Amino acid sequence: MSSLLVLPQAQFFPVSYNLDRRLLSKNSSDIFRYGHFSKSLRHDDQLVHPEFTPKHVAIIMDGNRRWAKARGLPVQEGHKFITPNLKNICNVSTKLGIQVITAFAFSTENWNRSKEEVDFLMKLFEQFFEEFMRFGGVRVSVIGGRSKLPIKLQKGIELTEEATKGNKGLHLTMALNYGGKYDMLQATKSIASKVKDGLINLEDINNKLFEQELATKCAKTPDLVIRTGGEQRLSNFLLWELAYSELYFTKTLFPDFGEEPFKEAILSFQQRHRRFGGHTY
Ligand SMILES: CC(C)=CCC/C(C)=C/CC/C(C)=C/COP(=O)(O)OP(=O)(O)O
Repeated sequence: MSSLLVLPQAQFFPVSYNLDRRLLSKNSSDIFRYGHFSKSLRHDDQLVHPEFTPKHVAIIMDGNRRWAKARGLPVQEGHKFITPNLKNICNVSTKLGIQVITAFAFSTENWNRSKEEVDFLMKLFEQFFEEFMRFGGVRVSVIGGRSKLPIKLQKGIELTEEATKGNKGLHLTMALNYGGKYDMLQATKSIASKVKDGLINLEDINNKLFEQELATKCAKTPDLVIRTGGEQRLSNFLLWELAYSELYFTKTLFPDFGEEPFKEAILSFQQRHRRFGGHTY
């Protein structure tokens, strides 16, 4: 029979702990293995359990075009939410104790969109980096092939990375002209070339060495990946890094993805049961 205990500090964490699943452990890895929180939680700041907040959240920002079309607006109007919404997400993330956000802004395949849309996006990204150069102690960096980006944007990225590199707050990584397949191919080529030059042996190749060659270096892999806009696919995002990430798909379109839907995603994460291929309860 399942027994439920409401902890005494219920005013802060009105969470039902299921004793059968041994949720009383204070060890977060135990919680990830054994349990989740009640679905009935409201998502006020203090009710998103800080101890079990994802450290790294990746976001596929999809649905801008549909948002604009539904309102009879040019598609560009939907894209304009990138700066305010990412600022908002950074602010909420900082409050919740999330340390890294990786946002998918432009894929290696997105060059296939119309020239008009691509040009607009590149200009928008320029403005984005100008704004984030001095925003809330956030450290900003970029992954992806930047040599194909307009020179002015490349400069803006460099300046922003330089200006924010000492920031100790949240780390925001923008994936721009990024593709998971491309990244794994370039890692493979780099390793093959080192073997050929006798710098490493075939036997030295392992997960750790491969990860060093990826754009992210896998310093912290995403605990949670969110895709807005209703599609349920990864579209070539962080293919290696997401191996054990929790996936969260929401129909909310990116322009509507504010604080509340973001916290819903965090709460969903807190109800997951992560096993990393280990035993089940
Ligand atoms: C927030 C903002 C201004 C972002 C820029 C607009 C943009 C290009 C968003 C796409 C983000 C992305 C790479 C989603 C993957 O879907 P996909 O559409 O590349 O792939 P799919 O065809 O599989 O859906």
